[in-house]
Amino acid sequence: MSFEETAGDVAIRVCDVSKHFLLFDRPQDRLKQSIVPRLQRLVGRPPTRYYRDFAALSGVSFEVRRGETVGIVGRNGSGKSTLLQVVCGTLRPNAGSVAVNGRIAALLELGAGFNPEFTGRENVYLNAAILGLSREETDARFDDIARFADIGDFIGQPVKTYSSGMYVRLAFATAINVDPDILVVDEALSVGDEAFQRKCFARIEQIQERGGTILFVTHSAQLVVQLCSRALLMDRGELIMDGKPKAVVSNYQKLLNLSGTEAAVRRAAILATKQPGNEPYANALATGTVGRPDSPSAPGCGGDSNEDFDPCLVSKSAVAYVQQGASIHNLGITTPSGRRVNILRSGRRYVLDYRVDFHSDSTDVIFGMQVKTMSGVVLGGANTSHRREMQVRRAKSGDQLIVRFDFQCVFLPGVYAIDVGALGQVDGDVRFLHRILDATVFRVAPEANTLNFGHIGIDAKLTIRADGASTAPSCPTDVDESAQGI
Ligand SMILES: Nc1ncnc2c1ncn2[C@@H]1O[C@H](COP(=O)(O)OP(=O)(O)OP(=O)(O)O)[C@@H](O)[C@H]1O
Repeated sequence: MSFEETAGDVAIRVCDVSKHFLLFDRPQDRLKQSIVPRLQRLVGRPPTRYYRDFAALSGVSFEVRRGETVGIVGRNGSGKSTLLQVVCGTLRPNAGSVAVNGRIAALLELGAGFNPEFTGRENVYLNAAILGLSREETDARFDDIARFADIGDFIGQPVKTYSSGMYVRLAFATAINVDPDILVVDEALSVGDEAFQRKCFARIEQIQERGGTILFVTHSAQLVVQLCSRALLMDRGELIMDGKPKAVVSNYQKLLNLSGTEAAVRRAAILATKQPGNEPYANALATGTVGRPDSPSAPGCGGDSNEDFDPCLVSKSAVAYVQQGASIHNLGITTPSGRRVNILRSGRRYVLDYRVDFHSDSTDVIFGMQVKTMSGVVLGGANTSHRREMQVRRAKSGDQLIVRFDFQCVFLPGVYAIDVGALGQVDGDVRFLHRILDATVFRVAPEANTLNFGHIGIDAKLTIRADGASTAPSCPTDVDESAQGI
């Protein structure tokens, strides 16, 4: 019996799949490899190898059930795209098997599936035919596809003249308008502009609602938590974790911040959770109680994505200005009860504090902090320049002061940097006594069921009511964001 007949509710079955690539150090080695070993065999000599064997995937197994949305995360080069290509049949595995139950539409790397010489229109027909649609079926959907892609007259131009954004628009429009049973997407969404991305998410939700299966690769932790029912963590060609999006994303983010040995230790700890009989360890890893520096079995870095301290999440771009009268030390973020954290929850209050050691007599000292995105956009901050009563009139050389900013984490999931500084007068000159850019970083943990997007939470509360005589809407009303714990 075929896989389709026996699959039941399994949409994708990947069984012990391995994929190897031959790596040649020099172009001429590829040529040598195709000639020399054959000749050597002919004369009865052992063949020379001119390549290195590289395992992009090793023994990967998992199943995706119908209706599941599964996100694949992992560091660069961990094998995510190779895995998707094997699932879609564009790459043949060296070992293992892949079975797919249903019509699969794929958005793999840019360009895959499109002939650059053909027009957009011709490519739509070509792709739809590959996905099993007849000409008449494609005729019936073409206007929807063209409207969704929204690339105007370019639909009649060869796709080699398209920008990468236009390319993705047309590829996505085609893939999702052929009503696939399974949609496979490789980061393609990040290329379109924001309006197009929203349109795509709306369509993805439609596919989810009608029971479609989605497998996608992304580097966005938020997207995984928001869209997926399950997530897979790939590392060095192996599937090292398969579980709830939050737990998987949390381990992925920790791996990202780790260097070689620490990453290997953390990886081993994650892999250990896959061994049968290791459930307590698996639970601890998922909830973040494994891996704290003071834990005897600490794999280096720990904490869950909800509110914790990840010792590996450190600023790699700190710039300390020359000290001109003071120095800033011991900067950190704590909860109101004094617990050190760098993984924060949106909507909660925290304390940023630091110690200022004065090396010169200073007057009218102002303290400040500001929060920035990792690309340097200042989102907000606080300083005492307009609060004379909070300024330090006079500090003597040798004085030490602790500065505390009690603030609300209005930031949405992502990683942010903090600048701090102290400004004052020394010998009649106003100057930065000390200033540190990107002094520390923190991460805001991903949240499910949120209305918010962007960097700042606007504490939105949504109410939808039927307008007068019209019928009641079918969506839930009075969605109270605060009740969902932003
Ligand atoms: N055709 C190929 N020939 C040789 N090596 C390849 C080939 N395709 C992929 N690889 C290697 O296989 C490994 C996995 O690549 P893959 O693109 O699947 O990783 P990825 O997790 O999708 O990475 P990224 O997040 O950077 O897109 C990488 O080391 C890559 O260099």
